Amino acid sequence: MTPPAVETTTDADRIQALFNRIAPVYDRLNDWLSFGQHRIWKLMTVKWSHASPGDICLDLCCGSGDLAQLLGERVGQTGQVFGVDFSSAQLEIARQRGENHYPPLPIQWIEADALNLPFANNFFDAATMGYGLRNVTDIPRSLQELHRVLKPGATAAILDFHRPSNPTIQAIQQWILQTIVVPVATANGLQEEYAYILPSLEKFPQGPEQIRLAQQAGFAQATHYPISGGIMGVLVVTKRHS
Ligand SMILES: C/C(=C\Cc1cc(O)c2ccccc2c1O)CCC[C@H](C)CCC[C@H](C)CCCC(C)C
Ligand SMILES: C[S@@+](CC[C@H](N)C(=O)[O-])C[C@H]1O[C@@H](n2cnc3c(N)ncnc32)[C@H](O)[C@@H]1O
Repeated sequence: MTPPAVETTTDADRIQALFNRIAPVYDRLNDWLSFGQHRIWKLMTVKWSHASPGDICLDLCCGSGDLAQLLGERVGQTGQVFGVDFSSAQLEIARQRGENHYPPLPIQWIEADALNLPFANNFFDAATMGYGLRNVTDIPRSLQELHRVLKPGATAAILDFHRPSNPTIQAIQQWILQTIVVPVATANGLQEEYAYILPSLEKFPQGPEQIRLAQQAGFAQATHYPISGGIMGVLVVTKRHS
């Protein structure tokens, strides 16, 4: 007799389902919870990626597409941006965002896994990744994939939460996550989804460790910049010139 099929839910399936569930409120909550600051952090990320007019750029784990849109504005009509995410619900919001833009921005939305990118080696002039690295199930693999698809000499800027070295700021960050973020999310029916941020941050490699992982993935240069008192950070990595 054939045994019944066993359904296995992986960590990646759970992450994908989480981001599908929060898609309808994701942008609004980011604006509220960060008092609009996330827009500034994303502008800094685009600037540090060195994306320029005419470039072909990647926004990895693009979610609802705001960073990809900033990249699109930067590269202009002669450039091209690929926004990649594995959450179909987030990509649907990203597509709708694009429809409101005139002239249309040169962005293609691609549903794909950051751990197995559907691009040739040495394809991109620059890349960004906002709040993606902490959420992938295999950080070394995602850095290797990013390294593979960048052209020699190209830079990527990776924005994410960070644990501040100052204990007072760290306590304030934890307080904000537990006392503001989770209750606001609970009011939107998404308690468990936002409660996940703090433990994911506690497990996330900090600046020096991120630099080491980037070097192991093959990047010639890697620098981590703590921002906003160290509650966020941007890892800037550059592939060796050929
Ligand atoms: C940009 C924000 C969240 C992005 C985000 C990332 C994730 O990985 C998630 C995972 C699961 C669910 C949701 C998300 C998600 O939304 C918002 C960040 C807000 C900060 C928590 C709070 C920012 C506080 C301030 C700007 C105040 C700074 C004071 C400091 C002591 C200097
Ligand atoms: C916190 S959101 C960030 C969205 C957006 N980049 C931003 O800055 O607001 C993280 C995104 O990473 C995506 N993600 C996580 N793991 C992924 C993977 N292995 N492949 C593709 N996307 C992934 C999720 O679907 C989600 O949209």
